[in-house]
Amino acid sequence: MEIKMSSKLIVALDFSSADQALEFVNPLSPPDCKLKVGFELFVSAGPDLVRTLTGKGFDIFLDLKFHDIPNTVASVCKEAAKLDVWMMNVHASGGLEMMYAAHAALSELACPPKLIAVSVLTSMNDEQLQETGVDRLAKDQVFHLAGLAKQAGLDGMVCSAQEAKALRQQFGDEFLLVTPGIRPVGAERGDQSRVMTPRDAIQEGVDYIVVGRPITQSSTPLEIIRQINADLVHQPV
Ligand SMILES: O=C(O)c1cc(=O)[nH]c(=O)n1[C@@H]1O[C@H](COP(=O)(O)O)[C@@H](O)[C@H]1O
Repeated sequence: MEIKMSSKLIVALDFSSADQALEFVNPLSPPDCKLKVGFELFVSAGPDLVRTLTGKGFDIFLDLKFHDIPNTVASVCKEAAKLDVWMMNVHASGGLEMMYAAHAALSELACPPKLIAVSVLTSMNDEQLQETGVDRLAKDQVFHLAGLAKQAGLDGMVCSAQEAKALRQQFGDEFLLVTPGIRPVGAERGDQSRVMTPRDAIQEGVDYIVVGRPITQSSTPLEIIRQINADLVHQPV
């Protein structure tokens, strides 16, 4: 009997309507991947679509990158948790107090979702980060923000796979590393700067990879998902 393990792949459902998203999801089953619902789909399809996807048994990463005053973020995290999502995120640059408040709000729940912090967006390179007034290399800023997220009690970070090894060494095996900016060999980089292939990312010790356009804009998305899953499990010893 084949035992299907849960995949380390999170597919970013960056579609503009529920119909498009469901057409994409229909041939999939939960062991194939987890699903990420971000701004575009949430603004167009709302909480109902999230309920539909969780009803199909998928683990949902609600990627709304909350970033506001602590009280507002704590309240919205509690509301979002009512959707029974597996994971949600806040921006670490919202600060320690904001992350404490978000964590405290979710800790009151019987079955809280995982809460992770976005660090430096994977689209940004060192120059773009410095333009915002942060006088550090991206990898150093990610490290700094990860320290704050850990201190606030969060479950992990969204970072690039390029930072994963150092974060793993410093923050341990329990600290989840979720990495967008993943590009299979030969895929278009698009607006992503700090990129890595799925296989290399897993070797660097990440827990989950996030892949959007290389799958969703492909004419053969199922094949790409299967190929990535094969890459993720067949690691050299
Ligand atoms: O929080 C995220 O998911 C996220 C953080 C980040 O630093 N970079 C990043 O690309 N993402 C998201 O990950 C997905 C990447 O999509 P692709 O670039 O199409 O693979 C998008 O939905 C982004 O919104």
